[in-house]
Amino acid sequence: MRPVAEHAEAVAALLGPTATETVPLAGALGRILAEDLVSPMALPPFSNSAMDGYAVRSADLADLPAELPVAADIPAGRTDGPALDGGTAHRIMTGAAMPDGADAVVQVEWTDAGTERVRIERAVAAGQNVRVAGEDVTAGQVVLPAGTVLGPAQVGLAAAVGAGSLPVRRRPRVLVLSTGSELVAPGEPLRHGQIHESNGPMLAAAVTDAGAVAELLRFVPDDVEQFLGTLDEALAARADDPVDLVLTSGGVSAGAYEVVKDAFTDRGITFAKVAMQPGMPQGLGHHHGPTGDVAVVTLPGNPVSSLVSFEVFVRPVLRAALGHPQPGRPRVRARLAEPLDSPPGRRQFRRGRLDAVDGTVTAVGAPGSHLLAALARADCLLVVGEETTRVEAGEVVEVWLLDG
Ligand SMILES: Nc1nc2c(c(=O)[nH]1)N[C@H]1C(S)=C(S)[C@@H](COP(=O)(O)OP(=O)(O)OC[C@H]3O[C@@H](n4cnc5c(N)ncnc54)[C@H](O)[C@@H]3O)O[C@H]1N2
Ligand code: MOO
Repeated sequence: MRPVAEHAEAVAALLGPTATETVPLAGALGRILAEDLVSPMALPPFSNSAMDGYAVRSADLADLPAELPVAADIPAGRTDGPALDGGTAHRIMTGAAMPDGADAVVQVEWTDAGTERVRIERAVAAGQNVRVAGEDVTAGQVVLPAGTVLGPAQVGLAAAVGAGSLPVRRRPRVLVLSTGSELVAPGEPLRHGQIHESNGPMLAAAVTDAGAVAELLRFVPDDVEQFLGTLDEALAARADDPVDLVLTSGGVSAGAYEVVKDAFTDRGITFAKVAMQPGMPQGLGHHHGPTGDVAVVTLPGNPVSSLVSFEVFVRPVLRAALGHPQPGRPRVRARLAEPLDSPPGRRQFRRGRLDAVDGTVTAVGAPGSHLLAALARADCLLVVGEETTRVEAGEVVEVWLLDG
Protein backbone atom coordinates (compact mmCIF):
# COMPACT_ATOMS: atom_id res chain seq x y z
CA MET A 1 0.00 0.00 0.00
CA ARG A 2 1.08 3.53 -0.73
CA PRO A 3 2.21 5.54 2.33
CA VAL A 4 -0.04 8.46 3.31
CA ALA A 5 2.81 10.96 2.95
CA GLU A 6 3.61 9.77 -0.57
CA HIS A 7 0.02 10.19 -1.71
CA ALA A 8 -0.19 13.59 -0.01
CA GLU A 9 2.88 14.72 -1.93
CA ALA A 10 1.37 13.54 -5.19
CA VAL A 11 -1.84 15.47 -4.52
CA ALA A 12 0.18 18.54 -3.56
CA ALA A 13 2.01 18.37 -6.89
CA LEU A 14 -1.31 18.74 -8.75
CA LEU A 15 -1.93 22.31 -7.66
CA GLY A 16 0.42 25.29 -7.63
CA PRO A 17 -0.23 28.67 -6.03
CA THR A 18 -3.10 30.52 -7.68
CA ALA A 19 -2.66 33.89 -9.37
CA THR A 20 -2.98 37.17 -7.54
CA GLU A 21 -6.12 39.27 -7.82
CA THR A 22 -7.16 42.52 -6.17
CA VAL A 23 -10.21 42.65 -3.94
CA PRO A 24 -11.87 45.64 -2.29
CA LEU A 25 -11.62 45.65 1.50
CA ALA A 26 -15.31 44.72 1.77
CA GLY A 27 -14.49 41.38 0.14
CA ALA A 28 -11.17 40.76 1.84
CA LEU A 29 -12.28 38.97 5.02
CA GLY A 30 -10.79 35.49 5.22
CA ARG A 31 -8.61 35.98 2.14
CA ILE A 32 -4.84 35.64 2.26
CA LEU A 33 -2.60 38.54 1.41
CA ALA A 34 -0.47 37.78 -1.65
CA GLU A 35 2.12 40.55 -1.23
CA ASP A 36 3.57 42.49 1.70
CA LEU A 37 1.48 45.54 2.52
CA VAL A 38 3.87 48.45 2.98
CA SER A 39 2.39 51.47 4.67
CA PRO A 40 2.93 54.68 2.70
CA MET A 41 2.28 56.68 5.87
CA ALA A 42 2.81 56.84 9.60
CA LEU A 43 0.12 55.95 12.12
CA PRO A 44 -0.95 58.08 13.80
CA PRO A 45 -0.27 60.34 10.82
CA PHE A 46 0.05 63.37 13.16
CA SER A 47 0.44 63.79 16.93
CA ASN A 48 -3.01 64.11 18.45
CA SER A 49 -4.89 64.27 21.68
CA ALA A 50 -5.86 61.11 23.57
CA MET A 51 -8.43 62.99 25.66
CA ASP A 52 -11.11 65.61 25.40
CA GLY A 53 -9.59 68.56 27.29
CA TYR A 54 -7.09 71.37 26.84
CA ALA A 55 -3.79 71.41 24.98
CA VAL A 56 -1.21 73.25 27.06
CA ARG A 57 2.49 73.74 27.65
CA SER A 58 3.07 71.58 30.72
CA ALA A 59 5.49 74.23 32.07
CA ASP A 60 2.58 76.69 32.32
CA LEU A 61 1.00 74.56 35.06
CA ALA A 62 3.73 75.04 37.68
CA ASP A 63 1.39 76.89 40.06
CA LEU A 64 -2.02 75.31 40.66
CA PRO A 65 -4.78 75.96 40.21
CA ALA A 66 -3.80 77.71 36.95
CA GLU A 67 -6.09 79.88 34.88
CA LEU A 68 -5.35 80.26 31.15
CA PRO A 69 -7.17 82.01 28.31
CA VAL A 70 -8.69 79.58 25.77
CA ALA A 71 -7.22 80.85 22.51
CA ALA A 72 -8.62 78.27 20.06
CA ASP A 73 -11.05 75.39 19.76
CA ILE A 74 -9.83 72.24 17.97
CA PRO A 75 -12.43 69.59 17.23
CA ALA A 76 -11.28 66.33 15.63
CA GLY A 77 -10.90 66.85 11.90
CA ARG A 78 -9.85 70.52 12.10
CA THR A 79 -7.05 70.89 9.58
CA ASP A 80 -6.00 74.52 10.25
CA GLY A 81 -5.49 74.58 14.01
CA PRO A 82 -3.18 77.49 15.00
CA ALA A 83 0.00 77.13 17.05
CA LEU A 84 -0.29 77.50 20.83
CA ASP A 85 1.24 80.58 22.43
CA GLY A 86 2.79 80.20 25.87
CA GLY A 87 0.41 81.04 28.72
CA THR A 88 -2.70 80.00 26.76
CA ALA A 89 -4.70 76.80 26.28
CA HIS A 90 -6.58 75.35 23.29
CA ARG A 91 -9.74 73.40 23.87
CA ILE A 92 -9.09 70.10 22.09
CA MET A 93 -11.04 66.89 21.41
CA THR A 94 -9.85 63.29 21.24
CA GLY A 95 -8.16 62.64 17.88
CA ALA A 96 -7.64 66.34 17.05
CA ALA A 97 -4.15 67.38 15.92
CA MET A 98 -1.94 68.77 18.69
CA PRO A 99 -1.13 72.41 18.07
CA ASP A 100 2.52 73.28 17.58
CA GLY A 101 3.87 74.60 20.87
CA ALA A 102 1.67 72.38 23.08
CA ASP A 103 3.26 69.35 24.76
CA ALA A 104 0.41 67.88 26.82
CA VAL A 105 -3.34 67.69 27.25
CA VAL A 106 -5.25 68.22 30.48
CA GLN A 107 -8.41 66.13 30.46
CA VAL A 108 -11.60 68.17 30.83
CA GLU A 109 -12.50 66.49 34.16
CA TRP A 110 -9.50 68.22 35.79
CA THR A 111 -10.79 71.68 34.75
CA ASP A 112 -13.87 73.90 35.03
CA ALA A 113 -14.53 73.21 31.31
CA GLY A 114 -14.40 76.96 30.51
CA THR A 115 -14.62 78.18 26.93
CA GLU A 116 -13.18 81.73 27.34
CA ARG A 117 -10.81 80.98 30.20
CA VAL A 118 -10.12 77.63 31.79
CA ARG A 119 -9.25 76.87 35.39
CA ILE A 120 -6.95 73.85 35.67
CA GLU A 121 -6.73 71.93 38.94
CA ARG A 122 -3.96 69.40 38.21
CA ALA A 123 -0.60 69.41 36.46
CA VAL A 124 0.33 67.21 33.51
CA ALA A 125 3.75 65.92 32.49
CA ALA A 126 5.16 66.72 29.04
CA GLY A 127 3.71 64.17 26.61
CA GLN A 128 0.76 63.27 28.81
CA ASN A 129 -2.39 62.39 26.85
CA VAL A 130 -0.57 62.90 23.55
CA ARG A 131 -0.53 60.15 20.90
CA VAL A 132 2.69 60.63 19.01
CA ALA A 133 2.86 60.53 15.20
CA GLY A 134 4.31 57.23 14.02
CA GLU A 135 4.18 55.43 17.38
CA ASP A 136 1.99 52.68 15.86
CA VAL A 137 3.33 52.50 12.29
CA THR A 138 6.17 54.27 10.51
CA ALA A 139 6.06 55.19 6.82
CA GLY A 140 7.64 52.37 4.77
CA GLN A 141 6.93 49.71 7.38
CA VAL A 142 5.62 46.29 6.30
CA VAL A 143 2.39 46.27 8.29
CA LEU A 144 1.00 42.97 6.94
CA PRO A 145 3.39 40.40 5.46
CA ALA A 146 2.39 38.23 2.48
CA GLY A 147 0.55 35.17 3.78
CA THR A 148 -1.42 37.08 6.40
CA VAL A 149 -4.94 35.77 6.87
CA LEU A 150 -7.15 38.84 6.66
CA GLY A 151 -9.37 39.08 9.73
CA PRO A 152 -11.17 42.13 11.06
CA ALA A 153 -8.06 43.69 12.62
CA GLN A 154 -6.03 43.25 9.45
CA VAL A 155 -8.79 44.76 7.29
CA GLY A 156 -8.95 47.68 9.73
CA LEU A 157 -5.20 48.24 9.57
CA ALA A 158 -5.21 48.14 5.75
CA ALA A 159 -7.95 50.78 5.71
CA ALA A 160 -6.07 52.89 8.26
CA VAL A 161 -2.97 53.05 6.08
CA GLY A 162 -5.13 54.01 3.10
CA ALA A 163 -5.35 50.72 1.18
CA GLY A 164 -8.83 50.50 -0.35
CA SER A 165 -8.14 47.12 -1.92
CA LEU A 166 -5.66 44.33 -1.35
CA PRO A 167 -3.82 41.76 -3.45
CA VAL A 168 -4.89 38.23 -2.54
CA ARG A 169 -4.55 34.83 -4.14
CA ARG A 170 -7.47 33.80 -6.34
CA ARG A 171 -9.67 31.19 -4.75
CA PRO A 172 -9.16 27.84 -6.49
CA ARG A 173 -12.31 26.64 -8.27
CA VAL A 174 -13.29 23.09 -7.44
CA LEU A 175 -15.95 21.00 -9.20
CA VAL A 176 -17.51 18.37 -6.96
CA LEU A 177 -19.11 15.35 -8.61
CA SER A 178 -20.61 12.41 -6.73
CA THR A 179 -21.36 9.06 -8.28
CA GLY A 180 -23.72 6.25 -7.37
CA SER A 181 -26.89 4.73 -8.80
CA GLU A 182 -28.26 4.50 -5.27
CA LEU A 183 -28.21 8.28 -4.79
CA VAL A 184 -31.26 10.50 -4.45
CA ALA A 185 -31.17 14.25 -3.85
CA PRO A 186 -31.74 15.33 -0.24
CA GLY A 187 -35.37 16.33 0.18
CA GLU A 188 -36.62 13.66 -2.21
CA PRO A 189 -38.22 10.42 -0.97
CA LEU A 190 -36.20 7.20 -0.92
CA ARG A 191 -37.11 3.75 -2.12
CA HIS A 192 -35.61 0.69 -0.45
CA GLY A 193 -31.98 0.45 -1.57
CA GLN A 194 -31.56 4.18 -2.12
CA ILE A 195 -29.81 6.79 0.05
CA HIS A 196 -29.56 10.56 0.02
CA GLU A 197 -26.56 12.10 -1.69
CA SER A 198 -24.54 13.47 1.21
CA ASN A 199 -20.96 13.50 -0.05
CA GLY A 200 -21.56 16.25 -2.59
CA PRO A 201 -22.99 18.81 -0.18
CA MET A 202 -20.42 17.76 2.43
CA LEU A 203 -17.41 18.08 0.13
CA ALA A 204 -18.68 21.34 -1.36
CA ALA A 205 -18.95 22.70 2.18
CA ALA A 206 -15.44 21.45 2.95
CA VAL A 207 -14.08 23.15 -0.18
CA THR A 208 -15.76 26.43 0.76
CA ASP A 209 -14.53 26.10 4.33
CA ALA A 210 -10.98 25.67 3.02
CA GLY A 211 -11.28 29.06 1.27
CA ALA A 212 -11.85 27.79 -2.27
CA VAL A 213 -14.90 28.09 -4.54
CA ALA A 214 -17.03 24.95 -4.74
CA GLU A 215 -19.35 24.11 -7.60
CA LEU A 216 -21.47 21.10 -6.84
CA LEU A 217 -22.57 19.24 -9.96
CA ARG A 218 -25.66 17.06 -10.13
CA PHE A 219 -24.57 13.56 -9.07
CA VAL A 220 -24.49 10.83 -11.70
CA PRO A 221 -25.36 7.12 -11.64
CA ASP A 222 -22.72 4.42 -12.07
CA ASP A 223 -22.51 4.95 -15.80
CA VAL A 224 -19.22 5.87 -17.48
CA GLU A 225 -20.83 7.78 -20.34
CA GLN A 226 -23.00 9.86 -18.05
CA PHE A 227 -20.08 10.49 -15.72
CA LEU A 228 -17.71 11.68 -18.46
CA GLY A 229 -20.51 13.52 -20.26
CA THR A 230 -21.46 15.47 -17.12
CA LEU A 231 -17.86 16.25 -16.30
CA ASP A 232 -16.86 17.38 -19.79
CA GLU A 233 -20.00 19.45 -20.23
CA ALA A 234 -19.32 21.19 -16.93
CA LEU A 235 -15.69 21.84 -17.90
CA ALA A 236 -16.66 23.13 -21.35
CA ALA A 237 -19.25 25.47 -19.82
CA ARG A 238 -16.46 26.98 -17.70
CA ALA A 239 -13.96 27.38 -20.53
CA ASP A 240 -13.52 31.08 -19.78
CA ASP A 241 -13.15 30.61 -16.05
CA PRO A 242 -11.07 27.50 -15.69
CA VAL A 243 -11.47 24.88 -13.04
CA ASP A 244 -8.48 24.15 -10.81
CA LEU A 245 -9.56 20.80 -9.43
CA VAL A 246 -12.22 18.14 -9.93
CA LEU A 247 -13.17 16.19 -6.81
CA THR A 248 -15.16 13.03 -7.31
CA SER A 249 -16.57 10.70 -4.69
CA GLY A 250 -17.36 7.01 -4.97
CA GLY A 251 -16.74 4.44 -7.65
CA VAL A 252 -13.10 3.71 -6.95
CA SER A 253 -12.92 0.44 -5.02
CA ALA A 254 -13.18 -3.15 -6.22
CA GLY A 255 -16.84 -3.66 -7.16
CA ALA A 256 -18.38 -4.52 -10.49
CA TYR A 257 -19.59 -0.96 -11.16
CA GLU A 258 -16.71 1.37 -10.29
CA VAL A 259 -17.65 4.25 -12.55
CA VAL A 260 -14.84 6.64 -11.65
CA LYS A 261 -12.17 3.99 -11.95
CA ASP A 262 -13.65 2.68 -15.21
CA ALA A 263 -13.95 6.16 -16.72
CA PHE A 264 -10.51 7.38 -15.73
CA THR A 265 -8.26 4.35 -15.99
CA ASP A 266 -5.96 4.79 -19.00
CA ARG A 267 -6.91 8.48 -19.09
CA GLY A 268 -4.20 9.98 -16.93
CA ILE A 269 -5.63 9.13 -13.52
CA THR A 270 -3.87 6.56 -11.37
CA PHE A 271 -5.49 4.62 -8.56
CA ALA A 272 -3.83 3.32 -5.44
CA LYS A 273 -4.58 1.82 -2.08
CA VAL A 274 -3.26 4.20 0.54
CA ALA A 275 -2.20 2.86 3.92
CA MET A 276 -4.87 4.58 5.94
CA GLN A 277 -8.26 3.92 7.48
CA PRO A 278 -10.66 5.29 6.49
CA GLY A 279 -9.79 6.44 2.99
CA MET A 280 -7.89 3.53 1.51
CA PRO A 281 -8.94 3.68 -2.19
CA GLN A 282 -7.64 6.89 -3.76
CA GLY A 283 -6.91 8.23 -7.21
CA LEU A 284 -5.36 11.33 -8.75
CA GLY A 285 -4.00 12.78 -11.93
CA HIS A 286 -4.99 15.01 -14.82
CA HIS A 287 -8.13 14.43 -16.87
CA HIS A 288 -7.79 15.35 -20.53
CA GLY A 289 -10.98 17.40 -20.69
CA PRO A 290 -12.46 19.50 -23.50
CA THR A 291 -10.63 22.62 -22.33
CA GLY A 292 -7.30 20.95 -21.57
CA ASP A 293 -5.92 19.03 -18.66
CA VAL A 294 -7.59 19.46 -15.31
CA ALA A 295 -6.37 18.12 -11.97
CA VAL A 296 -8.51 15.39 -10.47
CA VAL A 297 -8.65 13.78 -7.05
CA THR A 298 -10.98 10.84 -6.67
CA LEU A 299 -12.17 10.28 -3.11
CA PRO A 300 -13.76 7.09 -1.81
CA GLY A 301 -17.54 6.98 -1.51
CA ASN A 302 -18.01 6.06 2.12
CA PRO A 303 -18.91 9.42 3.66
CA VAL A 304 -16.38 9.33 6.51
CA SER A 305 -13.67 8.12 4.12
CA SER A 306 -14.53 10.94 1.77
CA LEU A 307 -14.27 13.73 4.33
CA VAL A 308 -11.26 12.29 6.13
CA SER A 309 -9.46 11.92 2.77
CA PHE A 310 -10.36 15.52 2.00
CA GLU A 311 -8.87 16.58 5.34
CA VAL A 312 -5.68 14.61 4.83
CA PHE A 313 -5.01 15.27 1.13
CA VAL A 314 -7.11 18.08 -0.31
CA ARG A 315 -7.69 20.75 2.30
CA PRO A 316 -3.96 21.40 2.92
CA VAL A 317 -3.33 21.65 -0.81
CA LEU A 318 -6.16 24.13 -1.41
CA ARG A 319 -4.92 26.26 1.45
CA ALA A 320 -1.32 26.07 0.25
CA ALA A 321 -2.53 27.22 -3.21
CA LEU A 322 -4.07 30.21 -1.45
CA GLY A 323 -0.72 31.01 0.17
CA HIS A 324 -1.90 30.04 3.62
CA PRO A 325 1.00 30.05 6.11
CA GLN A 326 -0.35 26.97 7.94
CA PRO A 327 -2.20 24.87 5.38
CA GLY A 328 -2.74 21.91 7.69
CA ARG A 329 -5.10 21.63 10.64
CA PRO A 330 -3.62 22.69 13.97
CA ARG A 331 -2.17 19.63 15.71
CA VAL A 332 -1.89 18.98 19.41
CA ARG A 333 -1.05 15.99 21.56
CA ALA A 334 -3.59 14.62 24.01
CA ARG A 335 -3.99 11.65 26.32
CA LEU A 336 -6.43 9.02 25.22
CA ALA A 337 -9.39 8.71 27.62
CA GLU A 338 -10.23 5.13 26.62
CA PRO A 339 -8.12 2.45 24.89
CA LEU A 340 -8.55 1.79 21.19
CA ASP A 341 -7.40 -0.71 18.59
CA SER A 342 -6.03 0.13 15.18
CA PRO A 343 -5.39 -2.00 12.07
CA PRO A 344 -1.76 -2.96 11.41
CA GLY A 345 -0.03 -1.23 8.51
CA ARG A 346 -2.60 1.56 8.17
CA ARG A 347 -2.67 5.01 9.70
CA GLN A 348 -5.97 5.29 11.45
CA PHE A 349 -7.92 8.52 11.67
CA ARG A 350 -10.56 8.11 14.36
CA ARG A 351 -13.10 10.79 15.02
CA GLY A 352 -12.72 12.33 18.46
CA ARG A 353 -13.72 14.91 20.98
CA LEU A 354 -11.01 16.82 22.75
CA ASP A 355 -11.27 18.05 26.30
CA ALA A 356 -8.82 20.90 26.01
CA VAL A 357 -8.93 21.66 29.73
CA ASP A 358 -7.66 18.31 30.98
CA GLY A 359 -5.88 17.44 27.71
CA THR A 360 -7.72 14.20 26.99
CA VAL A 361 -9.29 12.95 23.80
CA THR A 362 -12.08 10.39 23.42
CA ALA A 363 -12.93 8.51 20.24
CA VAL A 364 -16.45 9.23 18.99
CA GLY A 365 -18.21 6.24 17.48
CA ALA A 366 -16.70 3.09 16.00
CA PRO A 367 -14.13 3.05 13.16
CA GLY A 368 -16.76 2.28 10.45
CA SER A 369 -16.50 4.68 7.53
CA HIS A 370 -20.28 4.92 7.11
CA LEU A 371 -20.79 6.45 10.58
CA LEU A 372 -21.54 10.00 9.52
CA ALA A 373 -23.42 10.99 12.69
CA ALA A 374 -20.35 10.26 14.80
CA LEU A 375 -18.25 12.34 12.42
CA ALA A 376 -20.70 15.20 12.86
CA ARG A 377 -20.28 14.99 16.65
CA ALA A 378 -16.49 15.05 16.44
CA ASP A 379 -14.36 18.14 16.87
CA CYS A 380 -11.05 16.48 16.07
CA LEU A 381 -9.35 13.60 14.30
CA LEU A 382 -7.26 11.29 16.38
CA VAL A 383 -4.27 9.86 14.54
CA VAL A 384 -2.86 6.40 15.26
CA GLY A 385 0.36 5.45 13.48
CA GLU A 386 0.75 2.61 10.98
CA GLU A 387 2.78 0.47 13.33
CA THR A 388 0.46 0.85 16.32
CA THR A 389 -2.29 -1.71 16.83
CA ARG A 390 -3.43 -0.66 20.28
CA VAL A 391 -3.27 2.52 22.30
CA GLU A 392 -4.00 2.29 26.02
CA ALA A 393 -5.91 4.85 28.05
CA GLY A 394 -3.52 7.57 29.20
CA GLU A 395 -1.18 7.19 26.22
CA VAL A 396 -0.53 10.28 24.15
CA VAL A 397 -1.84 10.54 20.57
CA GLU A 398 -1.74 13.18 17.84
CA VAL A 399 -4.94 15.14 17.42
CA TRP A 400 -5.99 17.36 14.48
CA LEU A 401 -8.34 20.13 15.52
CA LEU A 402 -11.20 20.33 13.03
CA ASP A 403 -12.56 23.65 14.19
CA GLY A 404 -9.18 25.39 14.13
N1 LIG B 1 -14.06 -5.86 -2.19
C1 LIG B 1 -13.74 -4.66 -1.71
N2 LIG B 1 -14.73 -3.85 -1.34
C2 LIG B 1 -14.44 -2.65 -0.84
C3 LIG B 1 -13.10 -2.26 -0.66
C4 LIG B 1 -12.08 -3.13 -1.09
O1 LIG B 1 -10.89 -2.84 -0.97
N3 LIG B 1 -12.46 -4.32 -1.60
N4 LIG B 1 -12.83 -1.06 -0.09
C5 LIG B 1 -13.83 -0.56 0.82
C6 LIG B 1 -13.48 0.75 1.22
S1 LIG B 1 -12.25 0.83 2.32
C7 LIG B 1 -14.13 1.84 0.81
S2 LIG B 1 -13.73 3.37 1.43
C8 LIG B 1 -15.19 1.80 -0.15
C9 LIG B 1 -14.95 2.78 -1.26
O2 LIG B 1 -15.82 2.54 -2.26
P1 LIG B 1 -16.08 3.46 -3.50
O3 LIG B 1 -15.23 4.66 -3.45
O4 LIG B 1 -16.01 2.65 -4.69
O5 LIG B 1 -17.52 4.00 -3.20
P2 LIG B 1 -18.90 3.33 -3.51
O6 LIG B 1 -18.74 1.88 -3.60
O7 LIG B 1 -19.51 4.07 -4.61
O8 LIG B 1 -19.67 3.69 -2.18
C10 LIG B 1 -19.22 3.24 -0.93
C11 LIG B 1 -20.30 3.53 0.09
O9 LIG B 1 -20.51 4.91 0.20
C12 LIG B 1 -21.83 5.28 -0.13
N5 LIG B 1 -21.81 6.51 -0.93
C13 LIG B 1 -21.17 6.66 -2.10
N6 LIG B 1 -21.36 7.89 -2.57
C14 LIG B 1 -22.13 8.52 -1.70
C15 LIG B 1 -22.69 9.83 -1.64
N7 LIG B 1 -22.46 10.72 -2.61
N8 LIG B 1 -23.45 10.16 -0.59
C16 LIG B 1 -23.67 9.26 0.40
N9 LIG B 1 -23.16 8.02 0.42
C17 LIG B 1 -22.43 7.64 -0.63
C18 LIG B 1 -22.34 4.13 -0.96
O10 LIG B 1 -23.73 4.04 -0.95
C19 LIG B 1 -21.64 2.96 -0.29
O11 LIG B 1 -22.33 2.57 0.86
O12 LIG B 1 -15.30 0.50 -0.73
C20 LIG B 1 -15.22 -0.58 0.22
N10 LIG B 1 -15.45 -1.79 -0.47
O1 MOO C 1 -10.88 3.16 3.23
MO1 MOO C 1 -12.53 2.74 3.52
O2 MOO C 1 -12.22 4.20 3.73
O3 MOO C 1 -12.02 2.21 5.11
O4 MOO C 1 -14.03 2.75 4.37
